[in-house]
Amino acid sequence: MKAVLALADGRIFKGKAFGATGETSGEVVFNTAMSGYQEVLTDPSYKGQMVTMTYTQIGNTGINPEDVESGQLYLSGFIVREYLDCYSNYRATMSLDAYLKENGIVGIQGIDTRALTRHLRDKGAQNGIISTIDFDPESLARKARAIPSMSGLDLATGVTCSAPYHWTEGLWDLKSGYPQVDRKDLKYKVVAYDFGIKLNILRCLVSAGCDVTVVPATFPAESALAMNPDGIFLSNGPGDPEPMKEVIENIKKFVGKKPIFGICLGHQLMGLALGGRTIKLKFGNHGSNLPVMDMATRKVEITAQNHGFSVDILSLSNVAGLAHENLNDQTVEGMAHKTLPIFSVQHHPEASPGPHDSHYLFDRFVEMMEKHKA
Ligand SMILES: NC(=O)CC[C@H](N)C(=O)O
Repeated sequence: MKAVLALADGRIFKGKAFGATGETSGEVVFNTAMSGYQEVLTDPSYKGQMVTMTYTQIGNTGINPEDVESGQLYLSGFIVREYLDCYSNYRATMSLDAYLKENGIVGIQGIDTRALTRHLRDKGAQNGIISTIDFDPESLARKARAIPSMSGLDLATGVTCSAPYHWTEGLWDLKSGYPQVDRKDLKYKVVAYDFGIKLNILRCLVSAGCDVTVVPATFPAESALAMNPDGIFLSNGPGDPEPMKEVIENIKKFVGKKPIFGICLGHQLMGLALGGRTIKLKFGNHGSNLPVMDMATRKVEITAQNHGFSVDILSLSNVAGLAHENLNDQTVEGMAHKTLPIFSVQHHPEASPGPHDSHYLFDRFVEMMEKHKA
């Protein structure tokens, strides 16, 4: 079946349908990871976006019930060069095509994803539409232009959990799978704000020794402080951090009271709560192969990333310093408060998918809580 991808600037890519059929729209971004499409599909931070994989063959490891980063698929469309229906993996239980169909996600395959990626790099990320029912270029471009811009959209409060809960699952092990950890064995009480939290972040926190209580995005700081936690964690999530005023005001109430660690959207919200500003990048960074320098040790780590916004570190010059930098585009990859136990990163130390180079950051959070306790 025919499918078409139309960008808001009028560029058209003709391909074949895969996954669900119909029409879908969102901001078109590209992801440079060579593997891990299932984690990408289930990452809540992709809400409102259509993801192009730059790796050319997608589908060959199928889908399994374990490699999910949330309970559902949040992205609005999936774009690949070549979809492979014949999958092979000992854990696989279904094909990618069947998975997308089952979850109502419209995909397109057989398009020149390199040309699309170069176009997005030159012109910037932009809205687009995938259709298997309308093939009229003008009508499609008109519809794509009518989609609201990602800037100004608060999407995180729409994907958060509805009530607090405890998380006790640790990191995956090749022999035994995901372990359940007894809360008695977890030393550090952490309140984790869920703005669309990836499950592997929760597993990393548990494996680092944290007794995690996950709370909704707008859970009052007063109630969180009443739990007497050792630290506060701010999660990743979709959309623009800037309109999340209530959340930002809430975060301010933890500053100076508790150690705080933020990842991605959590890092951006931390920057705003400290009085800084965030900016929208031209096309952002999405992938599992992005070099970052830890400014304190000058060590380079290869990281997983998925963001379209960034913290303007100059807007925080009196409060926080640059702690990590992206070596490709020099974006702010991490910051550390000058006097308080607060740090955050733009990249994803939990990987999933991606290398584990930045995993040490969870231990850094634990060390911070230990010191603060003492
Ligand atoms: N992965 C994330 O948390 C993404 C943060 C934010 N939505 C961005 O695009 O920059």
